[in-house]
Amino acid sequence: MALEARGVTIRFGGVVAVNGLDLDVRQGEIVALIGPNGAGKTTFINCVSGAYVPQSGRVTWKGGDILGLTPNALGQRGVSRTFQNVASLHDLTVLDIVRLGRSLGRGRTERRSLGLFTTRDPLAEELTETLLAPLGLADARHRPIQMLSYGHRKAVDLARAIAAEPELLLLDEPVAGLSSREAHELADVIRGVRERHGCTILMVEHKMDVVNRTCDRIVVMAAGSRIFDGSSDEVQVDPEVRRVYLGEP
Ligand SMILES: Nc1ncnc2c1ncn2[C@@H]1O[C@H](COP(=O)(O)OP(=O)(O)OP(=O)(O)O)[C@@H](O)[C@H]1O
Repeated sequence: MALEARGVTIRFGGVVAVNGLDLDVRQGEIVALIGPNGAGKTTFINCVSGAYVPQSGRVTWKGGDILGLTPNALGQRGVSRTFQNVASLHDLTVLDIVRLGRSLGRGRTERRSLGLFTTRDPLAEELTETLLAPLGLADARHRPIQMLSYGHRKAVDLARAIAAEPELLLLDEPVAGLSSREAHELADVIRGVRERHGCTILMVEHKMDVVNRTCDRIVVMAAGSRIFDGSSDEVQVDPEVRRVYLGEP
């Protein structure tokens, strides 16, 4: 198993945000993590990406423990993430942000020796193009990020994460704030990233049409625990999922 979480538990005071969660993602798979608000999805992503250290449990990536690693150390292991709420990062431009992502990636030493941070970086420019062109932002590369809408800032955040050339990509609501058409475009971009770079992807997302379009498998969380693990066809008829989502008895 590429990503393996076992018994992950994290509490905030009296709230058990994640409760003994087991979750596996195979190499090259795209898995959606869905569930009602407050289910613990973002908290789990925060554990995998080092922002939180759970009270108990274990998370391994390709057999190595990754809990509590810094973003830098995770970047060196090929792990990259996006955020639910993206900061405006002052007056940095779109291309600056994508380059920032490159600077955390695995090939950074080699690129630094080529002087690619200070001058042209063809991959950063190509990514800006391939990710942002479908959203009508092809000409936005020199625009300050704070001038973009929330949804478009999230697309730039995705470009930043992909620019690190990750092997494991953790996405937290990547299409929130985008129109339906843009969300579908971005879903196709995410699948394209897997096809081109062979990444493994774990994605928190609420929009089921995007989940169905993008993901190979769905894991459902409720109240910190996993209540379902299976295909998009199965999830729609699962009684426990229907009870949690639709309030069915
Ligand atoms: N830093 C924190 N301090 C205190 N409580 C927290 C913290 N982070 C998360 N929680 C609590 O943990 C629980 C799970 O929150 P989390 O954000 O992980 O849910 P979620 O499934 O991602 O929800 P959403 O879909 O709304 O983003 C919630 O009760 C939340 O209030």
